[in-house]
Amino acid sequence: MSAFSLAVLASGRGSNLQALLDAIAAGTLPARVAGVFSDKPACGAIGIARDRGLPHVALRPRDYPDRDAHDEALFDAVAAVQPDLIVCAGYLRIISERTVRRFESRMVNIHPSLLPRHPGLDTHARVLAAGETEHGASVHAVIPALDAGPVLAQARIPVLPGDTPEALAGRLLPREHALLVASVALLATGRARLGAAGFELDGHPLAAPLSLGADNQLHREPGHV
Ligand SMILES: Nc1nc2c(c(=O)[nH]1)N[C@@H](CN(C=O)c1ccc(C(=O)N[C@@H](CCC(=O)O)C(=O)O)cc1)CN2
Ligand SMILES: NCC(=O)N[C@@H]1O[C@H](COP(=O)([O-])[O-])[C@@H](O)[C@H]1O
Repeated sequence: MSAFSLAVLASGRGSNLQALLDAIAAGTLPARVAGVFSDKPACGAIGIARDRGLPHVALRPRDYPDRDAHDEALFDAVAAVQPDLIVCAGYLRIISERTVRRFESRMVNIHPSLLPRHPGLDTHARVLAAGETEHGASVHAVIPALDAGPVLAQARIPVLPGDTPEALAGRLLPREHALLVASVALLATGRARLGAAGFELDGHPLAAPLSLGADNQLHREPGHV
């Protein structure tokens, strides 16, 4: 049986992609990366794919008449690798409703905030501006509404006195990597499933997001069976 296949979408340096590749190489993630896709041909994630000999497609939005046309072209390339799961790992485009519906229940995103707080961009600065004492990351299902899909798992970090957005982002990133790997592993093994009603874990509806422990494993929140 072929390994659980991932299509990874990214717009940036690709450290989350690298974390997935490292976990696959270490044998802790039973999956394979079938392709890397981007809106930015020169981004780090495409460089990683090229250097690793992975299939990759990068299409610039400015080469298309509108968002739908760009989405359709890029996600036709995604569909061609027949992924079991699409992972948005720093993909900085809002995906059209038509495309989200095309891959219903097969697309997740890692977002640098404790959703539902702070959907969108610039989350680290927004957490500081709000005077919050806790920050984190969320792995959630992609639905047409931005960063509003059901959440599978979250990782939390404290906000420290004097934190800058850059310091906060730097402390959060390794926790994002562990969160993404553990979340994708649950989906790859079939322990977690995403359906129209949200996530199920071990055959039961997930009542609350799982929490990433210091052991880099995902745990149910206390009080939630
Ligand atoms: N329909 C959806 N598309 C995407 C989702 C989602 O939940 N539903 N998650 C995002 C990832 N994301 C935050 O995690 C995010 C990506 C992009 C933007 C955004 O405002 N993009 C702008 C362009 C910004 C830029 O180019 O710098 C845009 O598309 O106009 C916000 C949040 C992936 N897509
Ligand atoms: N709204 C989406 C968003 O901001 N995603 C964030 O982009 C970064 C990508 O880093 P990477 O390219 O090193 O994986 C990650 O921090 C991810 O949470």
